[in-house]
Amino acid sequence: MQQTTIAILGAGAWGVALANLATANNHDVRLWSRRGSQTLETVVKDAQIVLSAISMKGVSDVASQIKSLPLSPQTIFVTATKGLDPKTTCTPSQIWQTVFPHHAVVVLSGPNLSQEIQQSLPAATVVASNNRPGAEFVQLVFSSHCFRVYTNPDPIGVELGGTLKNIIAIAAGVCDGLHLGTNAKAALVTRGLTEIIRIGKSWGAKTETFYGLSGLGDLLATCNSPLSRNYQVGYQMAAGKTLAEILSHLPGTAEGVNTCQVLVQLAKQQSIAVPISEQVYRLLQGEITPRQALEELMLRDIKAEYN
Ligand SMILES: NC(=O)C1=CN([C@@H]2O[C@H](COP(=O)(O)OP(=O)(O)OC[C@H]3O[C@@H](n4cnc5c(N)ncnc54)[C@H](O)[C@@H]3O)[C@@H](O)[C@H]2O)C=CC1
Ligand SMILES: O=C(CO)COP(=O)(O)O
Repeated sequence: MQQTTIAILGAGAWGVALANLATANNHDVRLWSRRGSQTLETVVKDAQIVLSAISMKGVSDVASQIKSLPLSPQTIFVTATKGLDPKTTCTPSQIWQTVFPHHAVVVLSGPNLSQEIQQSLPAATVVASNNRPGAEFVQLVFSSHCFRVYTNPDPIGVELGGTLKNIIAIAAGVCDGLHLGTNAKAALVTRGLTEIIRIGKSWGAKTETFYGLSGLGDLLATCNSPLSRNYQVGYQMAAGKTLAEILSHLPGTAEGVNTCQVLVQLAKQQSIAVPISEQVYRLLQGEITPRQALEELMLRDIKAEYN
């Protein structure tokens, strides 16, 4: 394909890994970081793709800064952030689409631990959009012999799969940290998927999306890898460390911590049952110990597997 000009916003672990993938495909890549020397204006000027790999806490602010800059109407926005905005409870793609209603917005999400991608190990991801040509263009830009990109027409499902699994990854870290065994882990991750689907369906996502790369796939990756920062949060809490201690040494962002707060509040307002997320929330708040969280989950009323 022809060389594409891509502005990548956020020079953290994921932004750099995505920039390297695009550079390896011979695209013209400009990386922006809030601490870098280049202005946002210079970086997004004439960009065909603006890809955001900024932590959730910075998305809204950076999107509004770009709003006042000159952009081609054809510019495609790609969001690779996995989180929920604490102020508005919106997903990153909802923020980008609200600020840029006439542009294509594509969600990029999948089982993509950045350290493995940096080593050129094989991986697959999903690009999802209501704008099919936009998603297909992004698919071409990033596909390579080590990065297989699938399209999907359910952006909210793909985005929620990547976002909500971070909460389950914290729980999985606790499970491994407490040495609860393989049966417990399988039960936790499977019931975690049921919880994600329950929320996703009620927020307009398709069930089948969560059985794909951005739901089950990302659960398998992050619930089983010490490379996952969210998993590390849970694992280290099980070892008795406080959340503050863990976060002060964590390399990069564990979005599940903020996502869990936003989700539990929303689920309460909307009467959606989120038993695992609720225990993760109480644990992160310091209200209960990892063992108490486990007991709460095991002692819930017995019920049918599916309602
Ligand atoms: N690292 C990974 O393996 C993957 C990460 N993600 C997601 O990508 C996002 C970024 O993750 P990482 O790169 O790992 O985190 P990171 O902590 O390494 O980097 C975060 C980036 O966001 C920027 N940022 C933070 N607050 C900002 C603000 N207020 N204004 C402007 N920029 C701000 C930081 O300067 C940094 O460049 C997260 O939502 C994460 O869930 C998704 C897939 C894989
Ligand atoms: O989303 C990820 C892999 O798909 C990265 O997981 P962590 O943010 O937990 O490191």
